[in-house]
Amino acid sequence: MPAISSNVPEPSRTDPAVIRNFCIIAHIDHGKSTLADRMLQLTGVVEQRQMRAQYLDRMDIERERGITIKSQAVRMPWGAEDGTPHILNMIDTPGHVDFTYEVSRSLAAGEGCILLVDAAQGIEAQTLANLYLAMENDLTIIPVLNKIDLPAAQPEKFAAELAHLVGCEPEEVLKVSAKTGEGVGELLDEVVRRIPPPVGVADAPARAMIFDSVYDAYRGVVTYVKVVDGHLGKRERIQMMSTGATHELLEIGTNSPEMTPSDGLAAGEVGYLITGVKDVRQSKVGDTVTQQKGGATEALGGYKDPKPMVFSGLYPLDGSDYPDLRDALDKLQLNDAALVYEPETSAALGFGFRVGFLGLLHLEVIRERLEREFGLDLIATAPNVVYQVTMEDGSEHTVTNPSEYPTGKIAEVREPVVRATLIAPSEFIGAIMELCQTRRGALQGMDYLSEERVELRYMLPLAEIVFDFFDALKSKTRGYASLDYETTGEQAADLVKVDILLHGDKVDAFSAIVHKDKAYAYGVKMASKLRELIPRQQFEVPIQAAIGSRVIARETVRAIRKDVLSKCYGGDISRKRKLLEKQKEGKKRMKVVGRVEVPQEAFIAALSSDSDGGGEGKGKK
Ligand SMILES: Nc1nc2c(ncn2[C@@H]2O[C@H](COP(=O)(O)OP(=O)(O)OP(=O)(O)O)[C@@H](O)[C@H]2O)c(=O)[nH]1
Repeated sequence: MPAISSNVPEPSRTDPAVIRNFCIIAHIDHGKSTLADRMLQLTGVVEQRQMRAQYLDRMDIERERGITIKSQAVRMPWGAEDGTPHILNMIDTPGHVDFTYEVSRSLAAGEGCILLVDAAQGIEAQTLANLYLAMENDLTIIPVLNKIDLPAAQPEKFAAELAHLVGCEPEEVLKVSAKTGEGVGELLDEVVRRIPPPVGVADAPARAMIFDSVYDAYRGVVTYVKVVDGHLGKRERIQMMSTGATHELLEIGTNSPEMTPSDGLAAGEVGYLITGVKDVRQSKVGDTVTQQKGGATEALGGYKDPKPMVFSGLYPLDGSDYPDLRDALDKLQLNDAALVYEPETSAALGFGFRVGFLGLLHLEVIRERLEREFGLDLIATAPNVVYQVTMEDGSEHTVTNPSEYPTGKIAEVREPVVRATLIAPSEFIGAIMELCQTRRGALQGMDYLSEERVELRYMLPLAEIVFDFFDALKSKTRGYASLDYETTGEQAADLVKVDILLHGDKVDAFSAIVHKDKAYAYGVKMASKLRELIPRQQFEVPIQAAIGSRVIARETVRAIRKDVLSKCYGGDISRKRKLLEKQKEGKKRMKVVGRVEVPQEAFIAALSSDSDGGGEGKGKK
């Protein structure tokens, strides 16, 4: 039985040899928050009576106060079996597939990780992808099965699966119940035993890696760092190495679990910094912090600027909400360095913004926050990826909006590709392969995790995932498959731009860049959809889909003469006036494309129904 840790005094001068930095990799609902709570309780950081469910995950308070006060790293004292006081730093990883880079930085802040898997479910694709990231970072991995108290738990079966993945013996897989606390003390002992202490040069110029930065309405940006070399002290002037910007350290300290200011952080330690900056883009994840005077000359490796991969046009349903939408985006950007946007106008949808996201889930989260927290009603255009176009004259174009696709002689178009990991029961292999095939996927490898579960690895164009991929995967595998992906680069592809024309005028919101083989299907589908949605006009309206000047599909809305007064024979002038007023009202909501009047609802319906709208990120597991 481990020593009762709350009685263990913390060492006064932190010797890196007693520090253990780790994070927990787990799939949603596998019990990460519950385990973290149990650890806080067991190490005495949170007293039993203060203990409230899910201390780390304080979303309620966040919501109430409208600020983010998540603990990205918590320091816990732990007396190992021999009684030596140790310091355990538990680092939170964002559980969000689009933030692979952020995950990789929080992993890089530690020397080890706990791979936590539900003993009744087994490992999921997202966890597997993060496990690979941990392996790439050379972390020590402690495989742990949780929820062994559940009657449905199959610890033996899944221990074999985890052992196979991690490359250890099934007996080395720990078994815990975060709920009852069984095995959690032993797990902390194993953290001390198996995970190596941090190595750094104590007397070198300071180098600290930023693994998270969070905006707090009261305190400005709180930056979480791991000090790799040297020492950062209170009131010191620091420098961000990627930009050269300097700031004064207003406060430095650790979380246990509340923010606790200290005199400084030494090599191996994990904690937070406050400099008073108001925007997370001034404190970038992956950047290296050093002293302004006599600081380090070489940054720690691995810094990357966040790069938006998926773009979508966001428009307020009610045009007068445009300033509110701009304010809301400004606010969200304070806490989200990856969010980019610029104003855009569309003939069909009015004034809005073209917004860049890290991926589909990021898009989904932002859209939901805009609607829920800021009360905005939005219409989003179909998400598209970023294309690189090389013209025959050698000029290069980056296309984030299909309606800005260059005209002229194109030599090559390149699109982003992702490395996707799928896990499913083996009976669905055929269905998954078929789906990936139709999405231009290339199989990279396949492994049996156990007799009945298989992992498939595919290279897929990102553009093929941003449409209804998740939904298709779920329905083909009855919800059993899980998926994760990371972008890996780009490839040349046979892509064309399809325009939709109403009475000869392009409707910008419907232009799409699609693979040549799918252009015809897209054109036919959009044209027939619009034919149903567009009301008859006083003249015939052709709806065409075209690649350049070549029409590939055509539908027609037949003409009528809409006479609202036709029913009003007799001389009731007031009734006539009423009808004419009503017709005028209706016209206000009409958008005019060339000569054609289209109700805005028709555009919205065409954009958001079935597979052409956003929202495919939902249900991703
Ligand atoms: N029976 C049992 N249930 C558990 C155990 N650990 C967690 N749970 C339950 O599993 C559910 C998910 O646990 P969380 O700790 O919220 O899981 P999480 O991975 O943090 O989930 P997110 O916060 O959504 O990412 C909760 O209902 C917990 O009460 C366990 O050891 N045994």
